[in-house]
Amino acid sequence: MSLLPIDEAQARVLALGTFAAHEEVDIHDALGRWAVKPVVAQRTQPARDLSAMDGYAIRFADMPGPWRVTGESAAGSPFAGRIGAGEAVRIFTGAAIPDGGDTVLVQEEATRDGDRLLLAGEGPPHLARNVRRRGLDFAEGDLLVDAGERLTPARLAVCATGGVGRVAVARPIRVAIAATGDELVEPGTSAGLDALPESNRLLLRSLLADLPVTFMDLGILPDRLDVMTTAFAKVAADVLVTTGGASVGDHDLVRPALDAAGFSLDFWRIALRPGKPMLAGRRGATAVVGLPGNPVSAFVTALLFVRPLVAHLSGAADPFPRASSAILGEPLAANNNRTDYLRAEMRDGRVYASTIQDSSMLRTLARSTCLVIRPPHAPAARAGDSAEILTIA
Ligand SMILES: Nc1nc2c(c(=O)[nH]1)N[C@H]1C(S)=C(S)[C@@H](COP(=O)(O)OP(=O)(O)OC[C@H]3O[C@@H](n4cnc5c(N)ncnc54)[C@H](O)[C@@H]3O)O[C@H]1N2
Ligand code: MOO
Repeated sequence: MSLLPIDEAQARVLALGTFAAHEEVDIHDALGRWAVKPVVAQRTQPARDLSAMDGYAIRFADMPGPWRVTGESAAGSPFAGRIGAGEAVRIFTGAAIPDGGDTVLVQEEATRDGDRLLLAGEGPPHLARNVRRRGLDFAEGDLLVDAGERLTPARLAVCATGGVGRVAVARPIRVAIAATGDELVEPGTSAGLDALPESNRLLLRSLLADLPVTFMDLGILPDRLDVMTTAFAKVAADVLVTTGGASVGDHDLVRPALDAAGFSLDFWRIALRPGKPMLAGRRGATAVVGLPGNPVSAFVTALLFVRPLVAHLSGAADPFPRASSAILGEPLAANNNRTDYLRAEMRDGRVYASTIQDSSMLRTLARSTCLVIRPPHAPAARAGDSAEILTIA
């Protein structure tokens, strides 16, 4: 059986989606969304030379004083006059440097008696000390956030400072989620020996919670072709995510149900552990990603495929999770043909994979802080070797 390599499967999943229409939103509602157009500064920051400290605006040429204090400049209330020879103006952080002034003497290095000001320390060592020059941060017309970049807290703050009140983003991505399996019951309800509390919908919603999505919950679908087909046929969403029923058993009906509901399959089964039986396809503008039922497999495939797809449709230029490198704390065996994502913990700067890597084990996943990525056919690794990891907690 030939299995699709991960990077190829990821590219194909992104290609199955249809981009969402754009909308303009207030910057207060834009956290976590992606800019779909470059955001350009509408003003220069600072708009004029400002003081970086509380103290006295002076002319550097007049060092080491003394000075005569002729007025005050506060943030938002500039001094109207000019600083002449031997003159100083009381100034506060963020206030405009008055005309004629060029340097700020901090108040800790000055003593004042009425309008008489004396140096009481070393004073500013050079011209323009403690002055923030006009345009130090950015100038009108500068790029603040590029198209495809995420609107993080700091980027929203720079938009605000740049005089930008609204940004163009993709409208929220509509994600429909269905769990499948006769054994599944809603969490928190009493379960007999043959019932299993359903956890994948909560897992998925939580994994997508920081993305711009609206959810449609299709609930728990029984392993019945007619019920699944009816449910899938009705879906009006950008992305349909199913979990379970993706493998080869007699009760694994997601593929035939999607087919009967009008979806065409793009691929099924990939070179990934856990997550091999994943499938993907589309119907019109709706992409479908069918995740395996095992919770850890659902977690890994959601991280590698569903989150990136949603981010991509939201306008992300770089939608994939970013790997970093870590030092192995113990040896690892050689890998076979599937990329492996091992549940692991970071301790004292070294990474340790759990001894049992069973894709049903949620407690192991819940204790893990990262996944160690083992590429196909990776040779055995020793303690001290470096490995790629994905941080998950
Ligand atoms: N003969 C073969 N059997 C299996 C193969 C194979 O290649 N040949 N692949 C195995 C792999 S790998 C995986 S992964 C699983 C995934 O199969 P399914 O996607 O069909 O998942 P289910 O059979 O429906 O469920 C698997 C497991 O997970 C539990 N589950 C399912 N949904 C949920 C949920 N929403 N919340 C919590 N737990 C869930 C379910 O009860 C099962 O225990 O197939 C292997 N078999
Ligand atoms: O690949 Mo399955 O996804 O082992 O668990």
